[in-house]
Amino acid sequence: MKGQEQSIAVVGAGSWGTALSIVLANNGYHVDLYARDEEQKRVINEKKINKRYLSGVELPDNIVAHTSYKDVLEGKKFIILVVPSHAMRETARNIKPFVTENTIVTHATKGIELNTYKRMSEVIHEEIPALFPERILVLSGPSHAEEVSRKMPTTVVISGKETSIAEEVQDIFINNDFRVYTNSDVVGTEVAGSLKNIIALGAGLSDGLEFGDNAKAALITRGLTEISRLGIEMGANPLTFLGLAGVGDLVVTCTSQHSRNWRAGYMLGKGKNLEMVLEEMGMVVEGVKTTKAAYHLSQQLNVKMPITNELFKVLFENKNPKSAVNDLMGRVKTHETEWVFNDYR
Ligand SMILES: NC(=O)C1=CN([C@@H]2O[C@H](COP(=O)(O)OP(=O)(O)OC[C@H]3O[C@@H](n4cnc5c(N)ncnc54)[C@H](O)[C@@H]3O)[C@@H](O)[C@H]2O)C=CC1
Ligand SMILES: O=C(CO)COP(=O)(O)O
Repeated sequence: MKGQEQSIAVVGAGSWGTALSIVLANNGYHVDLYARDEEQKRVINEKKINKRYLSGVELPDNIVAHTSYKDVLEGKKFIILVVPSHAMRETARNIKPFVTENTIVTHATKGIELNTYKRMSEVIHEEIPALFPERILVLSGPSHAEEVSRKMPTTVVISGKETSIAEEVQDIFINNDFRVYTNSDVVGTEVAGSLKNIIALGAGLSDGLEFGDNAKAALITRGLTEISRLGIEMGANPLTFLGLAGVGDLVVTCTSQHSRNWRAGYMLGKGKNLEMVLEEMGMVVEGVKTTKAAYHLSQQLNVKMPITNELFKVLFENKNPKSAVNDLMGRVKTHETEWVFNDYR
């Protein structure tokens, strides 16, 4: 056990915020967890479960839920933000009064802000300009809450501009079940973690349509190509897309039935409409909004993203998924690695 003396703030008591709280609590930290409603706070504190978001998992006693930001954040060096991307700006505003020059903010959100197309670290920095960019980090990688909370072996990456700060965050999370790497490519880590959700929606859709394993492998591989193209254009290190936040998360999200994005795609493939699917999920499906953001970004930056393009039409323009597949397969012939040689537009 380590860190007996320290308390850590986690904002967002959904499945991922709760799972990360369990990791920290198992590492010996006291965790103050921000929950949005009194009932959720009561259930977490009294019954030691988070029934709605992480059922079947017992919470350690050193996780305490609160509904007041002050109780969660005051005096904390480490703040972990785990809210859906659409709530990040509001959350950053709410935490701002408690941020000091000593604070390190790490987010674990996988999404891009809808109307601004900003990455989450950009949103946080915009709302809290006094916080230096090297004190804003991102945790990402192949890590379903359902498995992490049950101590199943998992690897993730903490990305931050300054290695010594990333290592401080690495130290609070790492243990023998949860192996944490560092890297310094915040742009690549955020882009990879967000855009894989688009491809996972596509993989679920493909499975729902019973298109088979070849189709899914194609989606994963060509999906990685278009994610990398956009990421490189946004300033990412290409190698990040071959790492945990890239290939790692893409594979797990496209192949695991834990994935909300895969499940949402699957239901779409089975003929349900988007509204019904989102209502049935009851948890955040980041890939839907990210498809919109990436579609517009790809147009703005003149980057070819054929899978994202077709998924955008299926989700928002009522295009029949089978026609989308036909259109993808029937495009003009091309070289596989054309984009690697700087001709990736
Ligand atoms: N569930 C998972 O296995 C993983 C999720 N993520 C990412 O973590 C982020 C959060 O996802 P989940 O925890 O799974 O979502 P969830 O749907 O399980 O829970 C979302 C939580 O955020 C809270 N919330 C919503 N708006 C809020 C606001 N304005 N202020 C404070 N709290 C607010 C909700 O009350 C709820 O507790 C997403 O970006 C997701 O992509 C990343 C890795 C794994
Ligand atoms: O990012 C995740 C696993 O790494 C979780 O993906 P979903 O949001 O699709 O469940």
